Amino acid sequence: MDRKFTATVVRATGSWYDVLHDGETVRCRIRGRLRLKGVRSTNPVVVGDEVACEADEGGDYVIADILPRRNYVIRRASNLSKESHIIAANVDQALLMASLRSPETPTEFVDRFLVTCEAYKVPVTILLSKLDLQDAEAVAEFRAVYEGAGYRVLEVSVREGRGVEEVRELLAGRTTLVSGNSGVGKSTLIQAIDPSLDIRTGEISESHHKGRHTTTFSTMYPLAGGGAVIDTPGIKGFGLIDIDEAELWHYFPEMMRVAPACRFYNCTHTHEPGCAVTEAVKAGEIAWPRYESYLKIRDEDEKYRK
Ligand SMILES: Nc1nc2c(ncn2[C@@H]2O[C@H](COP(=O)(O)OP(=O)(O)OP(=O)(O)O)[C@@H](O)[C@H]2O)c(=O)[nH]1
Ligand SMILES: [Zn+2]
Repeated sequence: MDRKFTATVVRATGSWYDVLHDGETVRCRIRGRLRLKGVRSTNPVVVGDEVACEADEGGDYVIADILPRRNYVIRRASNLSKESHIIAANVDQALLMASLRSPETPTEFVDRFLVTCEAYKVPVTILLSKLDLQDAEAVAEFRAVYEGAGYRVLEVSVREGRGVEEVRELLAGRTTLVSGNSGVGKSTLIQAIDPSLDIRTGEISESHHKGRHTTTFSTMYPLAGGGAVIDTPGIKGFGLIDIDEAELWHYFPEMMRVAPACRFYNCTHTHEPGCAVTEAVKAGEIAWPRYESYLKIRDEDEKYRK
């Protein structure tokens, strides 16, 4: 390994980082001053980052600098925090995994994630997981809401081998962030996409009786067919950050489509006369659960603003 090289961060734990350079993985720490760069972020270096590394006097590798990010996906570190947590950087697309039950993904989680992808211009596909456990009517309803908004919705059951090939095609040759709440089946799906990977999933290990494994660090896995996936730990909430209240509706594509017809240019789409958005909701052209999410996010996030 050279003394200085650039590499891609493939695993980030906060205290050490694995970076990939020329097919070789090197464990690094980060140079202290880099922490200051991301003042408002709990994690200065994230999976997907392109970094400049060098060997220090002792022969250990350190990340000395982060190259400019093409994009990133970010959330509020915790509910009342002003700090942010960057989930991944330099991604081509996101795959939002959601399950209608076992476990249920809250609608608000889905909508907050979608808003973030819109705001940071990351193309996103929704993937309904564990189809073998779902109620067909609930699935149809979900599809109607999100396809109506303009999103692509895939259905997958790894247990039954349904939909896996479609996801494999979607991921080929691209860097994809896979996100979703804990237990929706992220690790299981990635393992099914590329069986040559060694990802530990939530199956209880019979021989070791160690209990359920949960993903604790974000990790990027290069795929055999080209491209890479970033498996992230399941997250409970998805707080928005750096999104202005007045701009929130820009990130609901179905609201963006009708809002030019609102009477007032600064319409908030809540109470104004001549609001094309509320009209579309009444007419059933915008799904009520999506509009409800808009109102809820507006209300809740107001509390957290400076
Ligand atoms: N019935 C059913 N179970 C599934 C399916 N996919 C995954 N599971 C199970 O769901 C549980 C959780 O799967 P994981 O892949 O660990 O979920 P995860 O989203 O990576 O979870 P975290 O690491 O906690 O974020 C495991 O017991 C899997 O076997 C599926 O298609 N059908
Ligand atoms: Zn309006």
